[in-house]
Amino acid sequence: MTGAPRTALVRAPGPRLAEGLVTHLTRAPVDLGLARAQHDAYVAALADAGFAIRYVEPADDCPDAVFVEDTAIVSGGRAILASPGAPERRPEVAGTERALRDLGLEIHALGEGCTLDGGDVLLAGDTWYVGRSGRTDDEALCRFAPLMPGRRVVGVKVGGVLHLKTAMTALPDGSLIGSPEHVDTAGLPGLLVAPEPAGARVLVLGDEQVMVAASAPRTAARLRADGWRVTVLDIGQFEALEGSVTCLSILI
Ligand SMILES: CN(C)C(=N)NCCC[C@H](N)C(=O)O
Repeated sequence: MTGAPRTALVRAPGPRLAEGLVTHLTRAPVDLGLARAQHDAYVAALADAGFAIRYVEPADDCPDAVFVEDTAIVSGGRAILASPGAPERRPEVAGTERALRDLGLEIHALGEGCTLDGGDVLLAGDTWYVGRSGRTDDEALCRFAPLMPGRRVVGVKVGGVLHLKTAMTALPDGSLIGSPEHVDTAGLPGLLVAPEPAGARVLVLGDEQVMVAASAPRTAARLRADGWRVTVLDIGQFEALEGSVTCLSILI
């Protein structure tokens, strides 16, 4: 990446993390100490990749607050606050809003009567892909488009997983990688099929660098063979709660 250092918003795992929502997985125990260590390593990897780290204030009553990606969508100096599809996650948004205001971003809200999670919103090249999932509805998709003008917005039906970005993400060149069994590929320009489910979840760290979870070793190998610099990180405690490498930050 060139130019001014980018900022990564993160939120430390709270004391109730193990109570986080699980929708499509069988609940497994979460070790809070290990989760904290994995989160520290994640933050260190972002710092190594050149991001200035900024912690969003804690929201300790909200078990899922560490998945800060779901609370806002940021691009080009403006931020859209999410309207979380899970009611218990709605109080998480206020702290993110304060952090975004402190950074001087222009803040927009979707308004009442619709739901949208940040995990359903993917920017790839000049297109916004918005997941039509259990958490994000079509009304939000309609309201999103005028708030982020200048780019195409494409709705993508998501099935059997939590969010669009559980099933599909983008590489630094804007090409898509994912699991075709969980997204309607009809409106997509193409999709590199990830060799394993966790390989659908890639975080872009720079023009040539990505992060993938340690649970996706074949994807890491494939991406390296394709010429990308790949950072691999164990985030198993967050994966147990249907989290992934994208969910733990908002990259600005
Ligand atoms: C791309 N993904 C998956 C996310 N952005 N968020 C994961 C949130 C997980 C949380 N337990 C929940 O159910 O809300």
